[in-house]
Amino acid sequence: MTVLDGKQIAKEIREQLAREIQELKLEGNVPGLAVILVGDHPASRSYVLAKERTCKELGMHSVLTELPESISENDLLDCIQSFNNDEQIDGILVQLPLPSHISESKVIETILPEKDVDGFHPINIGRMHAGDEHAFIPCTPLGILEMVKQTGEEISGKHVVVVGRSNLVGKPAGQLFLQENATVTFCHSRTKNLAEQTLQADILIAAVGKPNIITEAMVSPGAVVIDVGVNRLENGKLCGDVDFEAVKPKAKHITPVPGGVGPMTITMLMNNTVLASKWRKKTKEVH
Ligand SMILES: Nc1nc2c(c(=O)[nH]1)N[C@@H](CN(C=O)c1ccc(C(=O)N[C@@H](CCC(=O)O)C(=O)O)cc1)CN2
Repeated sequence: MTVLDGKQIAKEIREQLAREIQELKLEGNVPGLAVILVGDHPASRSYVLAKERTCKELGMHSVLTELPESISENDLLDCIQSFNNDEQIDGILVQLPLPSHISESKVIETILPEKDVDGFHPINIGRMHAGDEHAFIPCTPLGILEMVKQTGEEISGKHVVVVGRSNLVGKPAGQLFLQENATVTFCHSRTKNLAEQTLQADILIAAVGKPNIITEAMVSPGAVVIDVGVNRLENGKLCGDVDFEAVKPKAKHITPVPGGVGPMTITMLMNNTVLASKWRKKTKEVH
């Protein structure tokens, strides 16, 4: 059994990205990311600060815009437009969730698809489903795939069971594994007899947001178990969707919370921003 160390895997990917960024800089190309935070939700704030810090560490250009919770939808859309028109910015990210008076889909659809490094724009979702190599893939699912690939386990032909069907994680994660020729089952709140499904999994992805919903009895011996849940308990501790200590002896590979999938998310955002910068440069050269 191995516990997959997301921090270490993310660090190795960042080292590779730092080298690529140095090369891009020599060609006069500095990847730039604009991050927009609306309101002051503490977890969101810490994620955007970590994004900005990581940009700086890798030698990228970054702009953090903090807007009040009360900002109007139109003002937020204007802010996005200004980054759409900013030549120094390759990637734009609006931290989610947003206040309820702002339409998430309007915000996402205002970001230019070629700067949508979160991969949430319908054009990027469509490109991902079509297997287009120029699709931005959402960061957490991309991090999950990278972690599973790092195990060296074959994905093709395996049964992947995804528990959770969010647009951010569950749906794109299933789609990514389908493209790797896995057989994919999606489970959700209306799934009857969840354990019957999860026991079929060679690779089990838990992305529900409910502490310890995946118990030892729901995992088959030798499974790869990926826990995407980041649940804050009343005692302040973080816990995943998987009952880690009970499932660990049964799994072949398992991710912890914290320190598993979470740290991969920000690193894959950096990866997408570097890609955005390279792709935009190529498009400019053609025109
Ligand atoms: N526009 C976006 N909004 C959100 C995304 C996203 O990808 N794009 N994902 C999440 C939040 N998120 C990044 O934005 C994120 C979540 C968790 C972690 C992480 O490193 N988690 C740590 C624990 C951190 C803690 O102590 O709270 C871990 O699991 O080890 C990084 C980024 C929703 N919004």
